[in-house]
Amino acid sequence: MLVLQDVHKVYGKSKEKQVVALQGINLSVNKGEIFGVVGFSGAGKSTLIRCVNLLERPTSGKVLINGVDLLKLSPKELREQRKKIGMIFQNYNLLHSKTIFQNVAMPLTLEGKPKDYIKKKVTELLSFVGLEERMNHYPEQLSGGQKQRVGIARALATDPDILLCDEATSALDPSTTESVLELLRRVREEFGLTILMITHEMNVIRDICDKVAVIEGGKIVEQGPVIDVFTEPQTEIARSFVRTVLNDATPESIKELIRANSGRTYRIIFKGLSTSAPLLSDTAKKFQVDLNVFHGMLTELQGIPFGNLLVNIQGDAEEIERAIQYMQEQAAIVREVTRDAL
Ligand SMILES: Nc1ncnc2c1ncn2[C@@H]1O[C@H](COP(=O)(O)OP(=O)(O)OP(=O)(O)O)[C@@H](O)[C@H]1O
Repeated sequence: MLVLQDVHKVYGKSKEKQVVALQGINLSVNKGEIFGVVGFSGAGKSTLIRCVNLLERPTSGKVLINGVDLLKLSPKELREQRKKIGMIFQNYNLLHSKTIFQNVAMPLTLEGKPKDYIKKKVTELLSFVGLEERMNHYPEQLSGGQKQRVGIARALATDPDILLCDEATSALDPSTTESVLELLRRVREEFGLTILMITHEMNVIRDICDKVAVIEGGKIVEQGPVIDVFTEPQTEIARSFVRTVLNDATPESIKELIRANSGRTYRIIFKGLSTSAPLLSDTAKKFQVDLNVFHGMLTELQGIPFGNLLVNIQGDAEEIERAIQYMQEQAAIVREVTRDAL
């Protein structure tokens, strides 16, 4: 388990040149979880991830791995703990003068592991990432996706418990991104690794993460299970990230329609087993109300059906209230949309 407790990071010594990059970060990643941190440029993502393996030393706070505070370790103890933390980078950080085999072997060579052990381990890892046949090639002979696979194999060489991913797919095209994310899923499944990733791409969070934290100005402004943050973002910045992959903005023509209509308009959000059609038709059957879907989106998030609909409801005020209560009992979130908010 990885825990950050009240982590602060201030760059620069002199007061005038100080930059406060992290301001009291608290997060906790359970074993086997894939946890994403998303934020705009300059929000503090790289600083945060580099504080986990102390590539950057936090100014204050705790970095706990399985209960051990890394900031309290001696240099030798820290070196041992770091073997348990692998890292992959946006620009892969491969040594261009070394072959693929030598790149993956590097952490083991530095540890002084026996040659036979290194050969077996590196061959296994290259086979796991699908690059066994390229072991004698050099990084420049590989595509971006293949280089990242080498980066992943190298990160796994010391049998880490935790994998840190620093914008690992940001330099890749969408289909290569998808295949690298698929590989990371397999890493979690086969090695039981805990993964912490930073990204500015919300589609990466949607596709692979269990939980997400949104960082802004060095603070985590929102965090929770991915499905919750996608379906009910609490902050404007989280909403803007969600919108980059699930565009729920209401078109102007629909806004006009709502303004011109009588009755009341509600945003109905549902996730999980309920699907919209039975919910709406059941509600219409059970109560004396007319339901009219103005706009909406039905999709799936991590295998969970999710819908976000703008529905006009006409009828007697009391009957509308009862219909809404019924939908809420069916686990839907129902919120009235006022004309002013459009
Ligand atoms: N070594 C450094 N010295 C001084 N300031 C730094 C240093 N590294 C980062 N910063 C500053 O700290 C803040 C957070 O930067 P950081 O790189 O962690 O953000 P980020 O979210 O990763 O952004 P990006 O995606 O652009 O890398 C920024 O204001 C940045 O200028």
